[in-house]
Amino acid sequence: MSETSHDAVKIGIVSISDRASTGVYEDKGLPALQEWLSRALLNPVTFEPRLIPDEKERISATLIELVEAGCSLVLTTGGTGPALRDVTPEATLAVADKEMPGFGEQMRQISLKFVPTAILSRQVAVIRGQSLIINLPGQPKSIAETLEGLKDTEGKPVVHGIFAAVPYCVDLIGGPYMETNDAVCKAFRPKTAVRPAR
Ligand SMILES: Nc1ncnc2c1ncn2[C@@H]1O[C@H](COP(=O)(O)OP(=O)(O)OP(=O)(O)O)[C@@H](O)[C@H]1O
Ligand SMILES: Nc1nc2c(c(=O)[nH]1)N[C@H]1C(S)=C(S)[C@@H](COP(=O)(O)O)O[C@H]1N2
Repeated sequence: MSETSHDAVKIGIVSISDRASTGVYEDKGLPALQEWLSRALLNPVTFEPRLIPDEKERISATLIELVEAGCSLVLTTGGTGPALRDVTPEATLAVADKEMPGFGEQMRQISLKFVPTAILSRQVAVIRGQSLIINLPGQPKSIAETLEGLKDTEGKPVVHGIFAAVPYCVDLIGGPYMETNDAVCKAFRPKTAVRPAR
């Protein structure tokens, strides 16, 4: 099957970190997001990357800009904890049309299998217009952990990653048909929503 048989997808990736955005340390969030999504998706993807500090107005404005630029999916990393400067969930809720609480609930379930401090992550997911916006924690390794979930030694899911539900959610808000590499993360759709191979 040629790559052109898959819908094109535009994805916003936003790394929210005071220190990475001012060069105190190298940003590992954007490379980790881009690397995982490139492995997981069969669609041709255009990435819209942004590296910004933990400032509520700036985060909300960036999310609005990415939705208006036509991103069907926006993933953020960082700023979900309890520290005074951690405001990513508030900035995300401020631009929401609808909340999607299942994503945050599932991410905390997954992350608790990796670290007991997962309960400190206040991440949320929302719909704005025809875009799904999801917060991920800031620790770079948490990106693959939450998107992909936990598998046993034979590769069977122990806890499903949140990305399994992303393609169908994007279908329901009128976005492109996202198709996954099942070895990385199998997208779940009801049978009636599965599009026959073209
Ligand atoms: N963009 C990033 N690149 C590399 N490492 C990161 C990044 N963001 C976070 N981390 C790492 O994960 C830890 C927890 O992330 P968190 O978002 O809580 O950062 P923080 O302590 O608020 O600091 P900052 O916002 O300056 O990154 C950080 O202390 C850092 O070690
Ligand atoms: N999968 C996963 N989730 C995780 C972590 C992690 O290492 N892996 N770190 C936790 C920690 S220590 C914190 S403080 C919160 C919030 O992180 P953030 O402020 O970087 O977004 O995410 C939590 N969730």
